Amino acid sequence: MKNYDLIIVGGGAGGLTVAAGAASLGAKTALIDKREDLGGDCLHYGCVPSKALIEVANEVYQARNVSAYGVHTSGVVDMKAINERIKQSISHIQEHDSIDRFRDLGIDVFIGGASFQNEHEVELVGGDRLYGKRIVVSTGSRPNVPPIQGLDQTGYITNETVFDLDELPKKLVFIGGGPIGLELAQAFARLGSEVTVLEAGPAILGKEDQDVRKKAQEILEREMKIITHAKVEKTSRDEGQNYVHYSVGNNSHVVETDQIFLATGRTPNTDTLQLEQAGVSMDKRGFIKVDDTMRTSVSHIFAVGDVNGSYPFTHIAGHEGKTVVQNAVFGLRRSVSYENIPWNTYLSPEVFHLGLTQEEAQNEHGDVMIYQTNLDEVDRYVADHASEGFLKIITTTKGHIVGAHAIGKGVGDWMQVLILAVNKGMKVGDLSTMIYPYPNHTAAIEQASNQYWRNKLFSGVVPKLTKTFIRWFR
Ligand SMILES: Cc1cc2nc3c(=O)[nH]c(=O)nc-3n(C[C@H](O)[C@H](O)[C@H](O)COP(=O)(O)OP(=O)(O)OC[C@H]3O[C@@H](n4cnc5c(N)ncnc54)[C@H](O)[C@@H]3O)c2cc1C
Ligand SMILES: NC(=O)c1ccc[n+]([C@@H]2O[C@H](COP(=O)([O-])OP(=O)(O)OC[C@H]3O[C@@H](n4cnc5c(N)ncnc54)[C@H](O)[C@@H]3O)[C@@H](O)[C@H]2O)c1
Repeated sequence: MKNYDLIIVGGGAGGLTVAAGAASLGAKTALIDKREDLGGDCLHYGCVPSKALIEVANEVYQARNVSAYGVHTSGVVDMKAINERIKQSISHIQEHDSIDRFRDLGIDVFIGGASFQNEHEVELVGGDRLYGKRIVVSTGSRPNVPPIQGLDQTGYITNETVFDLDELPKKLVFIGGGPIGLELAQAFARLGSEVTVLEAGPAILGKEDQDVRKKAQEILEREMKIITHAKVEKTSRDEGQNYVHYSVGNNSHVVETDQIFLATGRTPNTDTLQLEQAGVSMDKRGFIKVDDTMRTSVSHIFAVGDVNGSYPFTHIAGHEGKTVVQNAVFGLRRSVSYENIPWNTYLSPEVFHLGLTQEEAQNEHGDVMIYQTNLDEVDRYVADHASEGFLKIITTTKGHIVGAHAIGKGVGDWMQVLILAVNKGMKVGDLSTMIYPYPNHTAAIEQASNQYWRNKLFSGVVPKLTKTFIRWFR
């Protein structure tokens, strides 16, 4: 049996971060993945193909919307060509995540599913066993399939199969109005499908600030039908056509569709790991329980990424992975902080989220200050004819930023300024002291933060004092 300082099970965003970090620090490292093409969900079925598809869809949408300037377009999209372009993006990035690259770092890479035999031994498909002084589980998640009657007859697609569709579905129903459902729903709507989103909850994008959710729904409803409070009762098939039966309150409805896309959250990939043989505790849904150092109930076994049920994002898997490198290689007890977590949802317009929503901030801090700019007050957005949306910065009464949210074209890029500000402990007023080249989109931040000084200088005691000073200073 081979012995390692560290074994990593799962070579996606989290696992690869840990593997590269541990090996470069000199730990004898083994990496196991059931697939030969490392990179995990983000690369193969998630972030990369979805963003590649979204980009094509936006190009098609823009091309179809230039008739006002005398240019007319027509035609149906060629899904095979689109899928080919998506595959090109994946294979380009795949080179960076290739087995050879990790072997060159000195890591032993094993391909095949792994399972725990006890708290130090992992068995590979084929029966070989590896011994790990410490072990990291980073096996990610897969689509949650709710127990909806009829899915076995109608079939369904998920993020694992959607990038293989040969033809554009004429009609497409998305069950679930979270980021996966909505990003892809909008992409298909822009490619030409007639899209309906059925969301069980009271609102789409349930984790977003209330004002952002409302604005997003108002904008998206121009391109697709969105039904909230929708209880999907069953699906059925008749004469080659699929139907989704749902109710809202006491009213029953049926929607006809070619394909049914399930975007109803995630299930952790823990069912074949035999974690019970290692004594690792999981919650009711199978997510591995960890403390803030990413240690499981067995202190030399760690879990990072989607599998621990924290925040299912690539950058969070990486963030957790970096901390685990220090804890697993040097035995430290560094903890992962989930304060001020950012994410961006790649809709048109984009939705940016940092830290607390207004409701959360009010619950946590009581009185809060809101500095908001509507994008129609930002010259560049007006010039672009893309002035729908807003930016909202939430601070304590002392000006400490506790949340920032935006909806608008390209906000995910320039709102990075807020992430830097929060990380450097800057207050909202500090954002107004920088120079913003005119006319850029980031001026939205300048305008929102100027309000801080305006409030300070033009109300309260300051204006009274300055008037007195000016009178005195002759
Ligand atoms: C459609 C979609 C769009 C997304 N878009 C974004 C986005 O824009 N931004 C963002 O931050 N996040 C996005 N995400 C989320 C992101 O993909 C995940 O959070 C991220 O991939 C999690 O990384 P991970 O390391 O936990 O798991 P993964 O990257 O999935 O890696 C898990 C690895 O474990 C392997 N594995 C599983 N079981 C076993 C086993 N028994 N033995 C050995 N190996 C095993 C798998 O083969 C895989 O390689 C998106 C997800 C989806 C589905
Ligand atoms: N841009 C990004 O960063 C990005 C993009 C896509 C996905 N992701 C990550 O992937 C995770 C998973 O995304 P997701 O959208 O699948 O999950 P989610 O949990 O965020 O949203 C699922 C939605 O489906 C609804 N739902 C669940 N069961 C339902 C049912 N039976 N009928 C109708 N609606 C139902 C839920 O109420 C919820 O609104 C996200 O939380 C996010 O972290 C990130």
